[in-house]
Amino acid sequence: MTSSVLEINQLRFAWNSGKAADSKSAVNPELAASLYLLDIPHLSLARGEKLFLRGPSGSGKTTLLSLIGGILQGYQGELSLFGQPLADLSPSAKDKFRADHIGFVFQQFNLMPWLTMRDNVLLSCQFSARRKKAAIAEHGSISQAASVLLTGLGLSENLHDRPVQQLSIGQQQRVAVARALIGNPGLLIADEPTSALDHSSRNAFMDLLFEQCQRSDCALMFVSHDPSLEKGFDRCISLGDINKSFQPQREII
Ligand SMILES: Nc1ncnc2c1ncn2[C@@H]1O[C@H](COP(=O)(O)OP(=O)(O)OP(=O)(O)O)[C@@H](O)[C@H]1O
Repeated sequence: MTSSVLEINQLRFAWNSGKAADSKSAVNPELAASLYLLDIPHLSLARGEKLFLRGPSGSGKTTLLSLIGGILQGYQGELSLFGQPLADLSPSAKDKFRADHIGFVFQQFNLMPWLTMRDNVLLSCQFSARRKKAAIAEHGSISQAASVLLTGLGLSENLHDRPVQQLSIGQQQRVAVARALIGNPGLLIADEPTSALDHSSRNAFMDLLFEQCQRSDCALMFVSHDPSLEKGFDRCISLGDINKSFQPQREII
């Protein structure tokens, strides 16, 4: 199996004007470049690597993560995960591939408020037989795998069967990480996951995130505005360094 988690080559994406950008590129390559939100000659991520990606608001960080996650279509160029070109997968195969290989932690966590901590974590195993199998192989049962992760993230056993709507923001954040990591997905994508935390909770959260990724040899693609979080990453890059269409003050494309 390839040791590369992510391979991007000559990736181009425009939200509304992809066709306009294409037609103008033949006539005026510079104008075309300004119409694309993303024009990335190359980006890769190795197995277990921790990458910090920063960039100003509106520069396209979330768009890039959505492309990598196979949530957005309509790009040009090569985008492969674990050696698999995403363009070769049907929509349903892409959904399965995403559930099997990628864990997401979003700004708003996207937890099911009425479900317990444990049941939120187990959702990942409902969507992926591969991750369910991996969790059982490692811990004997998916419930035990969820308990081990939640406890490892500092959430004591007596909380595991409590609905997440009764939890603090910091506790919910850790549930989101456990849900993303159960069954060893290989890539964790985190989009501004610390935005709701205070300074000391943020540091503790980052330590736990690194520890959990290391334990499961999971690559981490972490997006944030906040350069104070860069410590501990293997590589820190700005979207402006890799995106030829980067415009710091970009508004609507
Ligand atoms: N669904 C959409 N349709 C059209 N344009 C969009 C859509 N989503 C985002 N955009 C535009 O794409 C650009 C980049 O947005 P994106 O959310 O990727 O930036 P970001 O760097 O993640 O910003 P932030 O740090 O504020 O979350 C913005 O100009 C935004 O208006």
